[in-house]
Amino acid sequence: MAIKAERVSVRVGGASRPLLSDVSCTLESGQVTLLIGRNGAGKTTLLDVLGGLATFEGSITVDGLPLMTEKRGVASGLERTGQLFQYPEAQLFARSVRGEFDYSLRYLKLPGAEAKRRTEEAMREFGLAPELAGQSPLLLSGGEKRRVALASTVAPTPDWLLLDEPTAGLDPEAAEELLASLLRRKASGVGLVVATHDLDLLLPIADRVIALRGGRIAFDRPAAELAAQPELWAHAQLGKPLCVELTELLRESGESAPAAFWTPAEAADAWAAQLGRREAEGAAPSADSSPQPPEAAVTAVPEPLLAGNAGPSGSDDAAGANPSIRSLDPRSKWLFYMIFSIGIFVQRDWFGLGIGFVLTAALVIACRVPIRSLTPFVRPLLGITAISAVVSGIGMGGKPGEAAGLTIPFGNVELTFSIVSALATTLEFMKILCVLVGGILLSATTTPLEMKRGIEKLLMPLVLIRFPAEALSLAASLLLRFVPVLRKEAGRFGRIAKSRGKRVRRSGKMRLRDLPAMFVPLLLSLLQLASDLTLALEARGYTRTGLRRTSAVTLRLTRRDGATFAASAALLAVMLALPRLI
Ligand SMILES: Nc1ncnc2c1ncn2[C@@H]1O[C@H](COP(=O)(O)OP(=O)(O)OP(=O)(O)O)[C@@H](O)[C@H]1O
Repeated sequence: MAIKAERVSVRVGGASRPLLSDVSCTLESGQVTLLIGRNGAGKTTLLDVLGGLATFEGSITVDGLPLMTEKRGVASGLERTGQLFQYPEAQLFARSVRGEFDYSLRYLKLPGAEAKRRTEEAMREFGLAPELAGQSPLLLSGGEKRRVALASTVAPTPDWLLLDEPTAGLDPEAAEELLASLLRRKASGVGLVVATHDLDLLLPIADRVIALRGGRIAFDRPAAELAAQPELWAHAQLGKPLCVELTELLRESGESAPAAFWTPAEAADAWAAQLGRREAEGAAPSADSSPQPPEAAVTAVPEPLLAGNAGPSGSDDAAGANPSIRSLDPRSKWLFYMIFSIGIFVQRDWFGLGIGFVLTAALVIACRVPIRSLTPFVRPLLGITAISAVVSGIGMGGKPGEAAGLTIPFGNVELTFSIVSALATTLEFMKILCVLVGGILLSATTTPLEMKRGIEKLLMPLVLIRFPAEALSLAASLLLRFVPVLRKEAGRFGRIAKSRGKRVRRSGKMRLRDLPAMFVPLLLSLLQLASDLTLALEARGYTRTGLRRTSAVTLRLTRRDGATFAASAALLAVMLALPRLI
């Protein structure tokens, strides 16, 4: 039984290099395989790929079954794996700890008593007191959340466990218990793939070590071989872990080399034994002859592991957008957007809308915003448009003189469908679509702070007529901030549904029936955001009116902004003239 990855690559828009390039490896069941590498090396990405959470090129089979076809996971492949996410907050969502277990076990369709037994057993194994079962996972401590995430991952007893930083946040006792639990599972034939920086704890139990460097495999060796090849650590740009240093020092001082790595406790025993032997031989250990305490090792280990991230900066859409448009003054972008929206809404026919479409497409190209960031908004709107068009076209009894219409006998009544009405509705919705795309482009090329400052400055002259410019711009920016939160939560739940619910949907998608379960965590997350915002507003004195505040963003108009103002004026003239020209 094995997971076989062949020439796996992962590419995402906005990243300067593939997150994984041509990764091929075979992971055996009944073994502990460590994924190691510096921050940003690609460990989490590889785990996501193995867990069916990220789309990839190449092929992956889990125990001979394909993990994915095209962009969808295959349930039989997904059900063999259980994945622990890097951060427990990203994995937990239910109203209670018990609810987390119910959700993870649901796909197995177990009888209630069996599900209860597995829940209690897993909670016991990970040191979770029974009274925690009714508590909200969001209110637990960091280490407790990690334990709940671990316990609910192992409860369905998958054949493969994909664990991302499983020891992070655990106290030493809990970490030891985790090791014991991993070894028990390994003995029962479960395959364990563990991404970790905690090498001192996990190297001694590893069978295989795969080191990643910049999304590629730097080395893939049996752990026992690594002990004899210390140069490999440098090749993977990693500092030697303490257990490796200790093993080397002891070997240099004449101790017989261990087959793999000693744990720090085993190494300490070996040191004690060696010192005891020397004392018995009557030779006081001299500074020259005795092995030096591994001070260097202590400082050498964490530093390279904690060194800066060499990878791409992230997936923020604004990061990949056209820098010349990003650097424009937000006032000119707002003005252009307002004029663009007015220009679209004044169109009365398909010709004018066609021009609007061309303009919108040109803006998408010019802004270099990836199409995938538009689709989550555009697709639902197209659906709503189709439904609205159909509904608006349906009528009872024919309209005399209507050229394009369908009449469908329906019992005693005659249903009619007016294509003219349907098209008129479609036209109105298509205008909204163009304006929506324009808004997405604006927010993808402008930071929220710049947007707020831009609209505030633009509306400032209206203060003279007592227009609440500041309040309006603040409200607009707050609204804009809630959109990314909603998107993030939707993406998070899409991952949970796939990884834990084994729902074979594309990443980021969810079933309607899963929505109620998401509602409470989403609401909590929004309330948290609202509370943070209230504090920030109070701290900045927004509760008192008439104060002058310093701004985080200083705006400066350039010649290019002048050109944008001119383009906006020309656009307004053309768009207003268009309906009269036809
Ligand atoms: N959706 C994304 N868009 C763009 N870049 C991404 C995306 N997801 C991850 N990356 C980048 O891919 C690289 C690999 O990330 P990954 O999380 O796999 O690293 P890692 O080895 O797990 O790091 P760490 O040890 O810090 O957890 C990082 O540089 C990260 O910025």
